[in-house]
Amino acid sequence: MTSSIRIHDLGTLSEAQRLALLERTESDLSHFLARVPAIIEAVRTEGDEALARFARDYDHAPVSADEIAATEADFDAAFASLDPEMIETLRYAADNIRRYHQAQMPGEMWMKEIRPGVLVGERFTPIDSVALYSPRGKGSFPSVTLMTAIPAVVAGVGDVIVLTPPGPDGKVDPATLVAARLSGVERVFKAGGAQAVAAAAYGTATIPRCLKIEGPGSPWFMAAKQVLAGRIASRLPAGPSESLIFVDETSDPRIAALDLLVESEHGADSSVFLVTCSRSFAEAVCAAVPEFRAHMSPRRVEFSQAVLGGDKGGIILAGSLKEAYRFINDYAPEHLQILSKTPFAHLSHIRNASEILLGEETAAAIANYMMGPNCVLPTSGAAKVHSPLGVHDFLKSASVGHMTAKGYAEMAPHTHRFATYEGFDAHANSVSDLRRN
Ligand SMILES: NC(=O)c1ccc[n+]([C@@H]2O[C@H](COP(=O)([O-])OP(=O)(O)OC[C@H]3O[C@@H](n4cnc5c(N)ncnc54)[C@H](O)[C@@H]3O)[C@@H](O)[C@H]2O)c1
Ligand SMILES: N[C@H](CO)Cc1c[nH]c[nH+]1
Ligand SMILES: [Zn+2]
Repeated sequence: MTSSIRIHDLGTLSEAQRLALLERTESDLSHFLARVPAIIEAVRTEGDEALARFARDYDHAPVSADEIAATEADFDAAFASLDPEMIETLRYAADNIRRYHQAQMPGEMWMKEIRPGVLVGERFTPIDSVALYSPRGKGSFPSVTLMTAIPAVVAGVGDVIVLTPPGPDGKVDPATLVAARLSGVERVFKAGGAQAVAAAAYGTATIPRCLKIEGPGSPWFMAAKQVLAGRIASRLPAGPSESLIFVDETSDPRIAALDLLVESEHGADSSVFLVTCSRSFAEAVCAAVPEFRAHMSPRRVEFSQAVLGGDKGGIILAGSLKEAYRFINDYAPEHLQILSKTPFAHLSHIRNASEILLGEETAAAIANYMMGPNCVLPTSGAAKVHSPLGVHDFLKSASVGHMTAKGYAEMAPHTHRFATYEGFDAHANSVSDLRRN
């Protein structure tokens, strides 16, 4: 296995080649969209039996239809088996994530008097039921359980469930069970990918039907959310992890190399680029990578090499800062690191990124696990229009209004005129003299 990292020199690329660098693996879900309807139909008609069969087929997990729910004994065993220091770390991370999301919570209601006697505002209430997905294909993600469950609980959702694929022992990952409990979630079920979305959308004998599903996942999970969009709500397109690492002349190439490797080890479907204006910096990063890869498992090196040596990763050589900012904004990354000693100088140039980490101490891995802000983030350029997962995903607002007689007296004649213009007689009558006579 070579450790070559591709350098893409923007100055030598055609516009079509530059645009190709903006593509992600999830841009084309057609393979998965063609296959998930059969999985969905099986779950709809066979329920838990289908979930057990798919667990055996896709997760290689010995699970029967009456074992879909994690039991109280599973939770006890998870707390007993997990290293107490790891439980402490989960508690510490949960505490930071909770503090962030509590700060993010809007007040229950706001009202403002926008005209004399006209009070308008918004009132927030939680969604009744949500399903949260924690992936487990290329590793387990108790961190995702914290990132999804804590904002749902802080928002006050009544019924929160976690869905996650079972492991080869037929069990839920112990740290995921502990993370669920520490977040305030009581119910965890064994279901992965498309079948998890179908179970939450239709309900099974074991899994309750939910109004919404959130969480990151493989293309199977993403495709099923698309197919079932009319049946179960979901806002966030959170697919394979991706990042851009932006550096300037004040950056340290060894730190850049370390952080470049971070999201590249998630899977061959990830996308990761370093963006620099300096060829010598690019070469210094390439030179540092083998030393750090020596501390990674062969499987993670293989993923990282597939990403950084392929056409969805490597180093972007920009001709100027302006060209670098343009690439970043066109790419709209999930994670953006500004590894500069003066990171705030660059911030105003960034419009599109789901998460912006400022400075060399703001390590990507710390943000992934425990800095506080949510790490379930829009991918594949969705940062151009979407925001990170947060308490707002688990709340809905109703607009509220209240008028006094003074407010009514001012607005009724205008409304009467408007309704008459549109030809709505009853609307017009309702604010005419008929109202009081
Ligand atoms: N954007 C974010 O916030 C964020 C956070 C964490 C992870 N991620 C990403 O989430 C993704 C998680 O994917 P993953 O694969 O690790 O876990 P996953 O749980 O999403 O995928 C595994 C599931 O895929 C399904 N599957 C696998 N092969 C199948 C087949 N042949 N037919 C039908 N279904 C099949 C199975 O149901 C299996 O349980 C990764 O790409 C990771 O980078 C993103
Ligand atoms: N990078 C992921 C979000 O894209 C979060 C994560 C969890 N564990 C490791 N990484
Ligand atoms: Zn990560």
